Amino acid sequence: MAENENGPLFETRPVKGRFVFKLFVVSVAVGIGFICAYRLWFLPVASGKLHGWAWIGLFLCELWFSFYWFLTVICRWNPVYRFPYKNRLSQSYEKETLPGVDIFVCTADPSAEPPLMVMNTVLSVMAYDYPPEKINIYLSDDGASDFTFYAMLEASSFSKQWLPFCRKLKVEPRSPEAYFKTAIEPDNHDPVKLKHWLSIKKLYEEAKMRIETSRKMKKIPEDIRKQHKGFREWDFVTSKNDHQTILQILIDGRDPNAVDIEGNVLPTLVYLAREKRPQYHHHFKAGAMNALIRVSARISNGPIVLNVDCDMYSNDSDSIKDSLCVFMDHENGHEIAFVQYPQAFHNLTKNDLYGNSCRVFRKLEFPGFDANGGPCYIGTGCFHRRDALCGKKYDQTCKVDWKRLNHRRVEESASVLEATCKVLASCSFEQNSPWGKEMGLKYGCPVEDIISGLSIQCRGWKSIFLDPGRESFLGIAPTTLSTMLIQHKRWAEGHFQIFLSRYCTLLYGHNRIPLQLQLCYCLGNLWAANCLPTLYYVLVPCLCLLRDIPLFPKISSPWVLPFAYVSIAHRAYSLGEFLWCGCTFQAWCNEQRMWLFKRTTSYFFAFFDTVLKLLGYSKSAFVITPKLAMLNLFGIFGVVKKLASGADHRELPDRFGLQILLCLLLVALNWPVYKAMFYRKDKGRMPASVTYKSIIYALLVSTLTL
Ligand SMILES: O=c1ccn([C@@H]2O[C@H](COP(=O)(O)OP(=O)(O)O[C@H]3O[C@H](CO)[C@@H](O)[C@H](O)[C@H]3O)[C@@H](O)[C@H]2O)c(=O)[nH]1
Ligand SMILES: [Mn+2]
Repeated sequence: MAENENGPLFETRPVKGRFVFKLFVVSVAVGIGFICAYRLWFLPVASGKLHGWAWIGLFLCELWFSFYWFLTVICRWNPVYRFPYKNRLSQSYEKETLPGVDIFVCTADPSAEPPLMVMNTVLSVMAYDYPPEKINIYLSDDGASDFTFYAMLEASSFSKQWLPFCRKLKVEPRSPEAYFKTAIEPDNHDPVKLKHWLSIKKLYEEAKMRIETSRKMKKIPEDIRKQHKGFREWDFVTSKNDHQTILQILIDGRDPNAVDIEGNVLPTLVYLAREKRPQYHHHFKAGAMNALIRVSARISNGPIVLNVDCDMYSNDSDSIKDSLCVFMDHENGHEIAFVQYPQAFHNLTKNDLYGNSCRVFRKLEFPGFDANGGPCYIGTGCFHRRDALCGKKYDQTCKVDWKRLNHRRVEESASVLEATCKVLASCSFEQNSPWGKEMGLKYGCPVEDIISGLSIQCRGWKSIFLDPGRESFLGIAPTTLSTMLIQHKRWAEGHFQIFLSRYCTLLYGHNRIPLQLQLCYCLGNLWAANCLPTLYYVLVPCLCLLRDIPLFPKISSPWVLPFAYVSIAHRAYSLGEFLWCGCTFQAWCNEQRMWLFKRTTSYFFAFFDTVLKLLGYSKSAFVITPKLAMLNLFGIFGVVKKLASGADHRELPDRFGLQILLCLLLVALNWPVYKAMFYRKDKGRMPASVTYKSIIYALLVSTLTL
């Protein structure tokens, strides 16, 4: 088949209903204008210093919120969705021209990331609907665990059955665990099929059993250790932070004997635990990725690189083809450095208690980034062009001849490759080299993905966000409040660090990426900075309520209207957006609560840790306590007390209406916290010591201000 020019390989369509959105934006902007006018006009110059300062502080917060809201508007202005056409890909390119794809899976800790889960992720990416001789999988094991190595060995033998099974039955998803959890047995009209199905299921269960028992016994049985020479490497491993490079090619796709039960070629599978020594910094995931980039370049050198976290299995066997539609598009493909898929999770509770679903990111913010110049790289579910990842600048010569790219063939045997590649993953290899700076992923930032993606874009490349209906990758979201808050602390800290560094998008991105994209990046980079105005808004109006200082217009004054309109419209819009993205009302309420928790804890600690580090002080500890929640409750008690004492009965609700409402709202948001403190008896109960401490703290603050 000759190259056929029947249209682009992917299409771009704007999100509908943007006119209404723009109208809404204008109305809120007018409301904000009125609020500013009120703040300036009624500045309480005569009624005491404290009142004046509280007022100015509140005004500054409102200015900040308006600016941040403006950023969210920029991000939502013109979102676009992309639609790849897989069938046109096969019409435009012969099978031989399709590029090789190197798939990097990262794991770091066999107890937090069980080997069985890693095996499932690896099997799901081995089973992509793509010529298997063009797929190469590299597992990076920063935990240097022989259990993980053993799980890879099981994966390599089970794949011989699993891949033909997936092809024949068009299995979806292709992670065996996820598939067998939900799949229904085929009915017995077709006994051959049923028998096949049951036998595969049994094989999987057996492999799972072996892996799990070896974990339980904390030892890999001797007869299994004899099966592969690779296990002998662990004789030299002292700890996960002090060992030589372990590199084992478990399946060599070029080997004529490496075939599945139907005689088809198998994808190459490589296990790598890069060298670790206490005297060298290993740079976490970025270090692992850079070692993988170098090793894979020697072994298979696929022009396309897919990166997934080990907890994120492929849920759609067509993703490689979908993303190639972007890279190989005749018009625009050559300028695309990476194709990012959304993060989605398979372990969310119905109403998403901890606000992890990321659906608004997925449906609006990423498409908004995309329209403004390209999504950021979020570390998983991302297809890269190898050259761009390695530091190449974009220019017109980047138009590749895919046919020529596939010409190169490695001649050395697997054992020679194993021996010669080890040095590429050694600690000293990167010394005095551009790796971690101009080449590969950048070091030194807790969100290595964001900063690396940004610098790729600043080298002139574009990126694309793909979300073709079905979730392409499914991972595991944090399952407790504290892990969620800690994860967000790390993210907020990394982002804020970028903002305060020379990579601040507004400076570094200037003249390199569009202004809208710089502002989109600020949305995340300034997460941490939100904590101060939020804390102020949560605390000061409640405290002022206890001290009889009014900070908002009277309920009977017309000035209350802009305040009411902006706050109600803003929240109503957020609810509408949430429902439009397919979430429930309850999930929105949970998200609001998490939003407050994140801003007053994770972002707060992230903010101070970043600033302290910048000033050269060491780390502070991360503690989360529900003190603030108590303060809001006290504010309300104060009001009730005043009402009860009967002094200025009628005037109080009018003068302090908005402040009381704000406090009530915060109390409502914090409801589950009070429940955990005073009411719950199960294991979700707050420890008594925490409860007492926060009561004392809140009492102290409120009496000090009285
Ligand atoms: O020394 C390390 C530490 C971590 N990892 C791997 O990195 C991935 C992400 O780590 P995790 O602890 O799960 O962090 P998350 O906060 O869940 O990760 C999100 O945020 C990270 C930082 O932005 C991104 O790198 C991830 O892709 C993204 O899923 C996992 O596969 C780990 O196995 C390593 O390979 N080596
Ligand atoms: Mn993770």
